[in-house]
Amino acid sequence: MAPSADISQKEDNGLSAPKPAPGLFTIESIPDKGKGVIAAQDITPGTLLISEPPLLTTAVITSIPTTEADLARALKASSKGIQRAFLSLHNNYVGQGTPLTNIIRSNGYPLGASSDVGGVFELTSRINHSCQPNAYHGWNPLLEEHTVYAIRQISAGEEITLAYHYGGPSEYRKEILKERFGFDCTCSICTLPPSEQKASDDRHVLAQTLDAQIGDAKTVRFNPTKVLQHCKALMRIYEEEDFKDDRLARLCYDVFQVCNMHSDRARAAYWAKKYCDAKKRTGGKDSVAFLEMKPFVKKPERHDCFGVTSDWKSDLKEIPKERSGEVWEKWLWRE
Ligand SMILES: C[S@@+](CC[C@H](N)C(=O)[O-])C[C@H]1O[C@@H](n2cnc3c(N)ncnc32)[C@H](O)[C@@H]1O
Repeated sequence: MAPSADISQKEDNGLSAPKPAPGLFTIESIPDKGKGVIAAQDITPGTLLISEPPLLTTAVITSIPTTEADLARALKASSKGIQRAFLSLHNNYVGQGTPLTNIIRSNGYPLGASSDVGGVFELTSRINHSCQPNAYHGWNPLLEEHTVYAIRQISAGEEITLAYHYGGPSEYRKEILKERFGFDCTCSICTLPPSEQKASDDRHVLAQTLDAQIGDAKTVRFNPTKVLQHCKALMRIYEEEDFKDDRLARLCYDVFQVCNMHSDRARAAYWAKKYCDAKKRTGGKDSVAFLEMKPFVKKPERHDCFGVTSDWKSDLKEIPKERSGEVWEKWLWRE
């Protein structure tokens, strides 16, 4: 079940889509989880695991009442291989009629964060959930493929996981996962000993509060020092909880914006680079997010958010050479 190793060329935008190395994983039955994806070798963070087009998308649906018939028509027009792969996918709603719709409901991912079109995938749709996942996935509109990247070191024999739902304390996450996906989460951070569970839950709750405060436009404009303190506190939580998913990239972007708004080119450039590194790890260097942000690593002042005030004016030359220790930390967070 491993993907092939060739390089495919997208004719319309000229982008070369690197394909995952062969033999990275196998699809296997896992007790109490149905099928799942198991690493067949040690995998390093940033490794492309999967890049694949959808088997079928909801774009074929013309109206709600005709959903099942529309899917049946589209499936019939597909190759035998696609039909087999689609029909073998997990169905969470067995016996509830509309089997094709139910397969979509059980396995679908949106084709882009704000897209109302969903797709099901031969490999990605086999990946089970963990609240502390070791992989990250997303739709790449430039490649017209769904990609999955390793975001942590994964050992041979370890299950490859994605997060179906993020945030909040364990009880809340479990409730959502049960309701939407029909399983009881037994991931590493939902089965901690009680005192560690409480500490982890408290961090998740605080993370949500800080995230909301960081997004407050008025504070960003008039009290950016406070926003940076919140960003620093949130970064500490992400480190303690070992979050490696897109929340980290978003936080880097938030710090970039705060610094850039107040003309701090040095720190803005640093955080633009951190954002690019995080996006490269979760979506590759051919992801839209990485490509769009890359120019601002060298020229943050070209970004729309630059220079609302010149209160923190700085130059790229001011980034310290030594990037660890107390002096660096104080510089980084403007303390
Ligand atoms: C997209 S499918 C994942 C692949 C699926 N296990 C299969 O057999 O093809 C989603 C379903 O897998 C199962 N699942 C996913 N993560 C799980 C987990 N951590 N524990 C138990 N079941 C899980 C649930 O039934 C869920 O609705």
